[in-house]
Amino acid sequence: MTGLLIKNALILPMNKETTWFQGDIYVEGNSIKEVGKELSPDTPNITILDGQDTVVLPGFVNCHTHAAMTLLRSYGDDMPLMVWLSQRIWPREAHLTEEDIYWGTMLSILEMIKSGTTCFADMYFYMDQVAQAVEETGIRASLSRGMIGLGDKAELALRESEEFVQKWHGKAQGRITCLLGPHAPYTCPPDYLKEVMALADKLGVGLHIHLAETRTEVEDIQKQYGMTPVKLMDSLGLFTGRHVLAAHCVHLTPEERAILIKHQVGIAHNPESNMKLASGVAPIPELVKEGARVGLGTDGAASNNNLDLLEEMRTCALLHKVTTQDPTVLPAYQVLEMATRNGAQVLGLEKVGLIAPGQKADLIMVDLHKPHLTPLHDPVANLVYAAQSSDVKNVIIDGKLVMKDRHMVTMDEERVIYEARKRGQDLVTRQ
Ligand SMILES: CSC[C@H]1O[C@@H](n2cnc3c(O)ncnc32)[C@H](O)[C@@H]1O
Ligand SMILES: [Zn+2]
Repeated sequence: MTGLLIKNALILPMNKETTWFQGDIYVEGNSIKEVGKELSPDTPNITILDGQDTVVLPGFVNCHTHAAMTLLRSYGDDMPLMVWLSQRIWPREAHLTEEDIYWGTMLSILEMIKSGTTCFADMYFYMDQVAQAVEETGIRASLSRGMIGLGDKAELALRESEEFVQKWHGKAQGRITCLLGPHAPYTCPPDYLKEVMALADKLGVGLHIHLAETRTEVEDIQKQYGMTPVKLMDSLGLFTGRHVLAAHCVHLTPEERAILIKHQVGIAHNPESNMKLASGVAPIPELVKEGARVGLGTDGAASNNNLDLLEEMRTCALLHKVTTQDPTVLPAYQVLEMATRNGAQVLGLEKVGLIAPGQKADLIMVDLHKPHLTPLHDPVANLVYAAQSSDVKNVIIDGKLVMKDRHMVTMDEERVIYEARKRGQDLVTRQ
């Protein structure tokens, strides 16, 4: 059994009862074994990490992204969603190869680990390559093969999704979980969604879908089906009896919020993507107050344009304060909960997101010896409002040290940047 001991760090357990305290964390195998003061386990070959001048917290959970879209970063900007997708993104995605997906995902994992993310929810294509990247790098992920229910690839998407779930659900020592990924109400008609739901139930997995992202989506679905997207999904029974991860949920009525809350739908809030595509502002303060399950996501790097959850937390807190003109809305601790324990809950991961015995050891150590983090009146406020990704010093996922003193342990950083740069350049000129 491998052992890892973090000594004398500031610990942020995220468990509501405790704020923060100075102490030690002992990790055995892939789980946290003990949290306390002056721990001295007698495990041979123990790795000791000096926690002096660092804060340890659960790793960030990115609840919605399209990892390999890193290859299309800054390829289409300053447009609304449907123009961006149909004129810039989808034509390029048609040229993606398995190798592109592998290296684009490796690049995204590199960026995520370096900014403190230990788990992500992905919806994209060629998911075997995504799963391979997850397995090799040691990160945790909830993976969905994106399904478009229109056109001649709709049935293929169902078959490939089934094969993907059978092959990868619970693999990589349990770090990979799978969901089915019907893309959105405007690309997956009701009859197709019924097939997806039946398949999800047969496989015993949940769903990951884009929902109520733009005003255009709401108007189009209303015109086509006489109902809003949330009501349409509810009328199909999509939320009933299965785990659903719904990305965006920007345009919701109070009644629709109640539907999502009643069914414990996990909501992935993507403030930066919503701001950049000018999709709107999701009613997060209302949802949180009413008891919704809300986590944070970046969306893909082509609409954000990075995968940095520290930045996303700050944006989230500031956005909702300014739109409500109320600085008490979404205080720092609540936003940090969204990025950690609530994000894990949104993905259905019960043993992730807290620092407590029995929890998976997904931990990050943030260097506090920085001018912009000094003084330390409130570590949580410093993390949400002042920290930068380069302050993340060490990253532990499933008990393994994957980044030490900012050096990647499981990845060849230079090779990933080289391969991804080459493929990104090639992708945008392919005919
Ligand atoms: C079918 S795989 C996923 C699919 O989703 C596209 N996508 C990326 N960002 C968004 C977004 O904000 N809303 C809707 N769809 C999005 C991505 O390009 C893939 O085609
Ligand atoms: Zn998305």
